[in-house]
Amino acid sequence: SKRPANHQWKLSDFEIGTPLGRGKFGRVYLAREKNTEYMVALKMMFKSELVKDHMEHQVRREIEIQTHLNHPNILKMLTYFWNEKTICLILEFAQEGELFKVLNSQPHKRFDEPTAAYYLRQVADALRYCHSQSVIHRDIKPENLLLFSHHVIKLADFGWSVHAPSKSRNTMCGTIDYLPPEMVDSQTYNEYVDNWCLGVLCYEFLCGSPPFESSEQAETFRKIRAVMYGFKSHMSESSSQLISKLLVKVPKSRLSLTDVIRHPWVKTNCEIFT
Ligand SMILES: COc1ccc(C(=O)Nc2ccccc2)cc1NC(=O)CCSCc1cnc2[nH]ccc2c1
Repeated sequence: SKRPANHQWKLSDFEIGTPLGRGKFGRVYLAREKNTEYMVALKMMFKSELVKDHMEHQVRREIEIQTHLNHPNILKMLTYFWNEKTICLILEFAQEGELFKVLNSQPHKRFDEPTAAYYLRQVADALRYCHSQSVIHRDIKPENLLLFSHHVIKLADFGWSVHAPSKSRNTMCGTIDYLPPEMVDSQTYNEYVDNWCLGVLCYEFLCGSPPFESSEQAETFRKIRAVMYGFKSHMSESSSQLISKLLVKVPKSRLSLTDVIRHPWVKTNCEIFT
């Protein structure tokens, strides 16, 4: 291509297309790089917004993390640049879109077991990689997963931007359904929160709603603290057994990510899938 390797990217290198989503700090657009016609997601954030919320250090830290994460199931930040008013992140574009929309468009708003297992294994892989890079709390939930072709899932991690009210659960601080007991109680968390969230995610993939969902927030917290949930009749014994090994109150007693990937339900269903 005509560009030198050390080319300084700028907004005019891209043709801006349709909006893909909105965050608290900015908007995401479909964009096309003019030379290669490569499609990307361009996330434009306003410095004024970031400074007002003292987020500038956060952006630096986040960009530092994102540029060092390299895994097939983690959305890549391809580059970033800024000018006096805005910071732009150039991110991979997921042509199949946000997973929570795909989930909600399924016949019973749930995935069949092979699909659920194939998606779960990819998320477990991404989390295992994050933990190996001592990055935790990747905030996994269907809203933060993007779907590519061939059923490839990537952890999109919508950064610190808070979603504008959207069809997905628009509780004011994002969904509480994925919070583990230790975060409901004492706000401390370690990498085992991700194992809990994986159990909630697997349940939601198979049932169409999260295990502790209730009409009242207080009721949801009560159920989470008591690990009180039930399996649906259509769920296989093997999938229920995996979920029951992840939704465990004591963080260190939760099934490890490696054992999730090795679990018979995951292995059997992924064989069918691949
Ligand atoms: C690696 O990813 C990211 C890295 C950083 C940030 C971020 O905002 N960081 C931040 C912001 C402010 C303060 C501090 C830190 C966000 C993302 N990722 C997304 O935002 C995903 C949706 S944009 C992509 C995308 C692609 N493909 C699609 N297909 C359909 C929709 C769609 C949407």
